[in-house]
Amino acid sequence: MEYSIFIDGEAGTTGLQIRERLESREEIRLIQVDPARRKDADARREAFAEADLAILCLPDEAAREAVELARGLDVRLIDASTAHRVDERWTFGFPELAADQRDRIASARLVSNPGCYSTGAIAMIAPLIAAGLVDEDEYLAINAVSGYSGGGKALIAEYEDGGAPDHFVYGLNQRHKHIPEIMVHTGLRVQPIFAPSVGNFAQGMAVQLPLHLDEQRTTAALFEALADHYAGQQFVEVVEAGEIGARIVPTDLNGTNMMRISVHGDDDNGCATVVAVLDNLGKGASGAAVQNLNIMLDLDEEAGL
Ligand SMILES: NC(=O)C1=CN([C@@H]2O[C@H](COP(=O)(O)OP(=O)(O)OC[C@H]3O[C@@H](n4cnc5c(N)ncnc54)[C@H](OP(=O)(O)O)[C@@H]3O)[C@@H](O)[C@H]2O)C=CC1
Ligand SMILES: CC(=O)N[C@@H](CCC(=O)OP(=O)(O)O)C(=O)O
Repeated sequence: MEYSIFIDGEAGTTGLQIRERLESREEIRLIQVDPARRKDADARREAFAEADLAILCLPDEAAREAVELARGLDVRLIDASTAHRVDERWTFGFPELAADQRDRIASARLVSNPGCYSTGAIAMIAPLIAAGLVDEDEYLAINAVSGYSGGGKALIAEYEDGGAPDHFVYGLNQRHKHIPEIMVHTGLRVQPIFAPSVGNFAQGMAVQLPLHLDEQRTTAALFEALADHYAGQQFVEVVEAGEIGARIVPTDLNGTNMMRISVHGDDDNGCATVVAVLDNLGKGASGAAVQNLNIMLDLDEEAGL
């Protein structure tokens, strides 16, 4: 069986990396739109009509327009943008989130790919709430550093031109676009303080969740809850702090679809940090989209990853 796939926005950062992961696969035929017509509505609607599945790698507004173009056509969609991540008509494309999530993705017509920071944040917080170790009303903070490709072609150009700083902190108005999806898909009722930043490296990210400890919430209890939740998963691993050492390196998983979670801290002084490391363009975007495509088309989930 061969599937026809259209990547809308394939000239962009996320789209190019999806293309690289799909182009040599024999069960997949990529639909080509003349590059000169890649923003032309008629050309894109023709591509949607021809496709079994399309992946939207576009800014939010263009992703909403793409959904309109595909309306009434027999095509399944994966949206890599923020546009539909808290829309109940769309299935959240994080297969490891809950026991039934993979099955829900497999049968869905519309799948929204999680954001890169949110993949790390949700991956840590949701299982800890389910285990009763974090409360839905708890005041949390999430700190993160991303490679500059997270900002797409515009931020990549700033860094490649040599004018961008080695590190900057942003999102200080607490209105970052990933906050709603983090709250909806973890069940948090109090908005977490989110402190993202960008470093002078192209890809990779570390997302940190600092937590105070008590008699029930120990470093061992946090580790066990996360290790239990992700037991048997191919793309999320929970690793003992001792195996990682004193430094967490955001670029460690670049080029892979893996996410690594670890718990660090000291029970005696009551302070810990849970950390997730992933490639913002791997498990944080393009890798996750290919994983979702594999699940939706009932192909080997690891194919191309
Ligand atoms: N970069 C990342 O780490 C991640 C990105 N995402 C999301 O993926 C989506 C794409 O981001 P990213 O790849 O970084 O962005 P880029 O800016 O690198 O790429 C976006 C692409 O979309 C094209 N485009 C814009 N408007 C239209 C339109 N109307 N019709 C067709 N094509 C259009 C752009 O064209 P042109 O080449 O002319 O600019 C560009 O090629 C965004 O929603 C982003 O938030 C999600 C997770 C991680
Ligand atoms: C470094 C950087 O600018 N990152 C982007 C998020 C990247 C991303 O993944 O955005 P979506 O997943 O929501 O599309 C930002 O902070 O807006």
